[in-house]
Amino acid sequence: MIEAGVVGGSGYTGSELLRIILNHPEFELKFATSRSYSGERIGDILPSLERLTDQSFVSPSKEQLEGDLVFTAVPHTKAMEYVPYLVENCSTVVDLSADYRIPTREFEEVYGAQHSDPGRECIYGLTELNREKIAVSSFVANPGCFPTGACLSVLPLLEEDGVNRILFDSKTGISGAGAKPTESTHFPNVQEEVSPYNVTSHRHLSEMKMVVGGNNRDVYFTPHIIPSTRGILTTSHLFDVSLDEDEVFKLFKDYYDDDYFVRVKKDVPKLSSVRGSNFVDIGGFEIKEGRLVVVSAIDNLVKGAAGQAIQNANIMNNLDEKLGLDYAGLSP
Ligand SMILES: NC(=O)C1=CN([C@@H]2O[C@H](COP(=O)(O)OP(=O)(O)OC[C@H]3O[C@@H](n4cnc5c(N)ncnc54)[C@H](OP(=O)(O)O)[C@@H]3O)[C@@H](O)[C@H]2O)C=CC1
Ligand SMILES: CC(=O)N[C@@H](CCC(=O)OP(=O)(O)O)C(=O)O
Repeated sequence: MIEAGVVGGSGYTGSELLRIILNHPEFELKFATSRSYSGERIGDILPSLERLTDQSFVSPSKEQLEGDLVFTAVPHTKAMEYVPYLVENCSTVVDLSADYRIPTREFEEVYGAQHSDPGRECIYGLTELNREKIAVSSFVANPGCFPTGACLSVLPLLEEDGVNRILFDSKTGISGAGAKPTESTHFPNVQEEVSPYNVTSHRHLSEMKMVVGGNNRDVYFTPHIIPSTRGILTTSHLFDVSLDEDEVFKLFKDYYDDDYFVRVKKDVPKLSSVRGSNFVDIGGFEIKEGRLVVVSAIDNLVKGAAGQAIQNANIMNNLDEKLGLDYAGLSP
């Protein structure tokens, strides 16, 4: 068995990691940290995990951080406090924060913070894009939730003529904001609303540009919060596309032929089909007057975070990438 630890185990992505690890046939939970709940039983703090483990949260002090495989699921700018030690002392590390996803200088600009571990070598963990590199890496930076759904909805098109402008319009559930409530996630402020935010300058835009913005392609992104707990639905608009709808559909089918977790269908995807699962559903594929519309749906906490992190960890450990993840979403 591979001993797996989670730094930041009491948060939304951390508890999702625990849910998956505790059902994983090859991983065994070694530790989960929480500063607030150190010493308290995991099942008391996260009642959904009662019976699955008798372990308690530990503090994130170095002597506790032992394991073959460690996930960091702490806020951005905090993972860099743990990663150098973990990479030195554990065989494989997957960071769910933004700290290592984009080049250091860009990170400092976008996140407005100085990086204490600049230039560390790592692989960007968009599994379907970088599977071979992930397989030989010991440190992976798991992608952001929005970039995961958005980039997967256009990857097959990047070599095609005319794909010079891409607009991602995303609707996200509130768990994307983490477990701590804020003014913008307070129930009366989100219920029966659709609220755009950071409409031209969300920090995930730089990550999207890094993945799909080659060849001076223009990339635009506007996120909206919707009154839903999980899920991100992204409507991607591509302009000046010269293919027809059947050609686009075939391109996607062929591109993702070997990618178990990507389901390509002509229907427009639904959040309820992916909720709680590691699948990304991609569909739509309508073209009018040169504008192609592709829609993707993911669960932000699974394919957008913990699920993809486990998928990457499986690959890094030479395991079938489906292990611990091969189940349907909670539909309806
Ligand atoms: N929510 C989402 O949909 C997604 C989130 N992410 C990223 O994953 C990371 C975690 O997000 P999320 O789970 O939503 O966040 P939460 O706020 O829900 O959880 C944060 C966790 O980190 C711990 N923590 C906070 N500060 C520190 C610190 N300085 N040192 C050690 N532990 C700390 C918290 O516990 P305690 O304070 O008790 O120690 C808690 O367990 C973030 O970087 C986020 O950007 C990525 C993709 C999607
Ligand atoms: C609803 C909400 O607030 N969503 C978050 C999602 C980002 C996130 O989780 O951050 P990383 O994926 O970069 O770690 C946001 O827009 O900032």
